[in-house]
Amino acid sequence: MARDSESGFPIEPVYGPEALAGRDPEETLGEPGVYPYTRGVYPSMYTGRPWTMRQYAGFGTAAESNARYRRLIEHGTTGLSVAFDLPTQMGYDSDAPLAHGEVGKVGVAIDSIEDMRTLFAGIPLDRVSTSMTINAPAALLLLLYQLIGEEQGVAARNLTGTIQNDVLKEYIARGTYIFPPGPSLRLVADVFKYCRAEIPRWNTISISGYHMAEAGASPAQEIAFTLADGIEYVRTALAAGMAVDDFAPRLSFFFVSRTTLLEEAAKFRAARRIWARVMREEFGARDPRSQMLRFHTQTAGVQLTAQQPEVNLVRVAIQGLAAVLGGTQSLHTNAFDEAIALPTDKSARLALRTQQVLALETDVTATVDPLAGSYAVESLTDAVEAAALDLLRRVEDLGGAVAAIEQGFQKEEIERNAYRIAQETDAGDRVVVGVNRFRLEEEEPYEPLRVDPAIEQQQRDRLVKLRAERDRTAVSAALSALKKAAESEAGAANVLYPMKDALAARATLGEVCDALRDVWGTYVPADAF
Ligand SMILES: CC(C)(COP(=O)(O)OP(=O)(O)OC[C@H]1O[C@@H](n2cnc3c(N)ncnc32)[C@H](O)[C@@H]1OP(=O)(O)O)[C@@H](O)C(=O)NCCC(=O)NCCSC(=O)CCC(=O)O
Repeated sequence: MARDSESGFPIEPVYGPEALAGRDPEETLGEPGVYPYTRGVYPSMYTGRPWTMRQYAGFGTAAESNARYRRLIEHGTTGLSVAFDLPTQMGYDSDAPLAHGEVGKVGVAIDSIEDMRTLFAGIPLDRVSTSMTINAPAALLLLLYQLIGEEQGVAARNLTGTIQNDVLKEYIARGTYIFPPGPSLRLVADVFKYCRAEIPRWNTISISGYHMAEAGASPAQEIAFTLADGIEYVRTALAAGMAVDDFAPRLSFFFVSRTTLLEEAAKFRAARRIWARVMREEFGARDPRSQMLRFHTQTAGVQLTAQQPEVNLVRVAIQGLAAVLGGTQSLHTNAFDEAIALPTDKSARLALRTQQVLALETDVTATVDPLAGSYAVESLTDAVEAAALDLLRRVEDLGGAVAAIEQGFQKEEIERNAYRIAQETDAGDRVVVGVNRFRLEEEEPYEPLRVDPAIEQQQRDRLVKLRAERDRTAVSAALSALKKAAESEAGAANVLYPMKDALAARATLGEVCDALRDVWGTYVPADAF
C-alpha cells in the first residue's frame, strides 16, 4: 500500500526503471554545477569544499555571545550565525518599555555600535563569514557589521556573510515585521543596491522557508511559498531599476531538513530546478550564478522532543544527512536540548560534532550527489516539484506573494497542514518516538541553561552611558537626514547611506527604527485569524 509523503502525494512501495523512462536527463538532471542544477550548484560540490558548518548562536550580552562564538570556532565551526534577541529584531532598545523581560532571551541584545564591537572582538571579519538572522532592521545590522569591519581594517569588498532580510516570510510565519510591505520592500531594494556598490560579496537576503515549515508547512508548501517570495523580491529589484544579473547572484535561500530523508533530499533538488528555470525563463537571467539556488539548512526544531531529549541526537543526525544529500551550502544542526531551553556549551558542541561526523567519517562527501538516478529519489523529486509548481501557480493567480499574503492564503494553507499533522500525531498514526510510542514512565532530570535576568539592567546602564557620552547634535542631525531619505520616493535616495552615518554617530538601533517608524508607519496584519 502506498504511504503518503509529507507533501501529500503517495510514495509507492517500489519504484523501478519506468520512473526514469521518457525523461530527458539533460533537461531534468544535467551535470552537477550545470543548469538546471538538480545535482547541485557546484561541479565538485563537497569534494571541492565541504558545506559551511554554521551553528546559529547568541544569547545574553554581546560579551557572552562573543565567548560562545570563539568556543565554536575553537571546536571547528567554519561560519558564524548570530541570533538576536526579540527587542533587537523588532527595532527596540533594551531600555524600551516593550523590551522588558525579553532582553538577551532568544539571542544577543544589540543596541548600538558599542555592543557590535564587543560581539566581534577578536574575530577576524576578513576570514570568517557571518550570517545574521535579522529582518526588519537587517540594513542596520549590516551597516554596523561594515563599521566594525572598517575598525578592524577590513575593506567592505572583502566582507562575506548573509543577512536574513526576508520580511515577507515574517508576515506569513515569523512575526518580527515592523513596517508595512511597501516600505519594507523598498528597504530590501535599497540593500540590494547598496551591497552591489559597497559590499559585493555579501548575500543580501536569505529567503526562508524554515519558519513556514516550523509553523506546519509541508515540504511542497515550504519551497513553493519561499520561491514565490523570491519571485516577489526579484520583481521589486527590477522595478527599482536593477538588472537581474546585478543582484540575483547574491540571493540566497534557507530551508528546513526533516527526518523524512528521501523526500527532503528530493525537495532540495526540486527547489533548485524550479528556481533555475524561473530565473532563466521568466526573468531572462544570463549569469549562471543568478540561476543557482544556494541555500542554508537548519534541522527541524519542531521535530525535537522534550521527552527523552537524547533521542534528538539521532533525529538531528538523520536530518543533517538529508540536507547534505540534498546539496546544502551551509548547515546548522540543532542541539538535542533545544526543545527544552537554549543549548548548553556541551550540547552545542555535540551538535557541531554531528556535522563533523557527517563530513569526515561518512562517505557521502566522497562523490557528488550520490542519490542521482535513484528510481525513488528522482520520482520523489518530480512529485515534490509538481506539487510546488501547483502552489506557485495558485499564488500567481492571487496576484503574487504580497497579494496572497494580504489575502491570508499562505498562512491558511500552512495552518491547515499543521492541523493535519497535529491530528495524525494525536491519533498515533504519525509516530513520534518517546512521545506517542515508547514512552518512559518517568523522564530523567535535566538541568537547562538559563539566561541571567540581570542582563537587562546591564544593557540599560550601557545605554545611559552611551547617551551621556555621544555628540547629541550629531546624532539628531544624522537621524533627520535619514528621515529625509526615507520620505523620498523609493529609488530616489538610498536610506542605507544616512543610516550608516547615524549608526557611526552612535545612534541606537531603537532610535534609527523609530525614525523610520515615524515616516513609514508600522504594519497591522489583516484580522483573518
Ligand atoms: C549562500 C549561503 C547559503 C552559504 O554561503 P557560504 O559562504 O557558507 O557558502 P558558499 O557560498 O557555498 O561557499 C563559500 C565560497 O566558496 C565557494 N565554493 C563553495 N563550494 C565550492 C565548490 N565545490 N567549488 C568551488 N567553489 C566553491 C563559493 O562559490 C563561495 O565563494 P564566493 O563567496 O566567492 O561566491 C549563505 O547565504 C549562508 O551562509 N546562509 C546562512 C544563513 C543562516 O545561517 N541562517 C540562520 C538562520 S537561523 C533562523 O532563522 C531560525 C530560527 C529563528 O527563527 O530565529
